[in-house]
Amino acid sequence: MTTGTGNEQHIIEAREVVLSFGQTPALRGANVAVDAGEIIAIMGPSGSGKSTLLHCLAGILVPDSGEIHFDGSRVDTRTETERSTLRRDHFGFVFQFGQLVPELTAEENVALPLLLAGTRRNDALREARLWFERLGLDGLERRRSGELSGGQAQRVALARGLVARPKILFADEPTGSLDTLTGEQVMELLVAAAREQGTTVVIVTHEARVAASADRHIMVRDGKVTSLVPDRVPS
Ligand SMILES: Nc1ncnc2c1ncn2[C@@H]1O[C@H](COP(=O)(O)OP(=O)(O)OP(=O)(O)O)[C@@H](O)[C@H]1O
Repeated sequence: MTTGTGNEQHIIEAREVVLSFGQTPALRGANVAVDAGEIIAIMGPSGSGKSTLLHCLAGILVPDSGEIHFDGSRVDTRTETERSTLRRDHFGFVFQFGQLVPELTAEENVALPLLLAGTRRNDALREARLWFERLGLDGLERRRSGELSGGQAQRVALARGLVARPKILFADEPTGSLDTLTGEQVMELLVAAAREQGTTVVIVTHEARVAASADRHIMVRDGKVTSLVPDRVPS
C-alpha cells in the first residue's frame, strides 16, 4: 500500500482517473478533491460518468489509470479485500433503489453496518433505533421494506448509511425515486445529519435543487470534471 502521497487537507481525491467499460470510455482523466466535512454534489448529463466517478472514489471500481487517495493514502492500489474493509470501516452508502434487505426489519437494516463491524446485536439495534425518531420514522422499526413508502424506505437507507458514523457518505441519486417534496425532505435530513456528525458527503444528482443543498457542485462532462475552480453554491 502506498501512503502519504495525498494532499492531507483533502479527505478524498481523484487524480487523472481514466476508466473504460470495454470499448466505452466512462472517465477520461477526472480530477476532484473534497475537503473533510464538505458536502459536494456531482452533476452532469446522463452517461457523463458521474456514477463511475463516485464508484472510483468509494473504492468499488478500480481505475485503469490515475489515482484515488483517501485520508492521505492510496486506495486504488489496495486489494479487493483491503478496499472492502476500507468501505466497511469508513464509508456509508445511499443509493436510488432497492437498498434495503427485504427479509430484515427496518431497524435490522439500519443496524446492519454496525453488525458487520462486529457490534453486539442488542447494542447495534439500540443505536439503530435512535435514528427512527430523528428521521421521523417512529413506529416503523419492525416493518419490512415492502411495508414502507418510498420516502420512508429512503430515510431508513439514509439512517443505515450514517449509523456507523462514516467519514464519507456516498450517495448516488438518493432522491431520484422520490417526488419533489419527499426528495427535498430526505435531502434536508441527509444534510442536517451529515453536518451534525461531521460526515463528508459525495452526492451524485441530476437535480439542481438537491445540488443547492451542497456546499459546492462539480460538473462531469464526457468523463471529465469540467469545473475544477471551486464553484460555491450561492447561499
Ligand atoms: N457496468 C457498465 N458496463 C458497461 N458500460 C457502463 C457500465 N457502467 C457505466 N457504463 C457506461 O459508462 C458511461 C458512464 O456511465 P455512468 O453511469 O458513470 O454515467 P452517469 O453520468 O452516472 O449516468 P446517469 O446520470 O444516466 O446515471 C456511460 O456511457 C455508460 O453507458
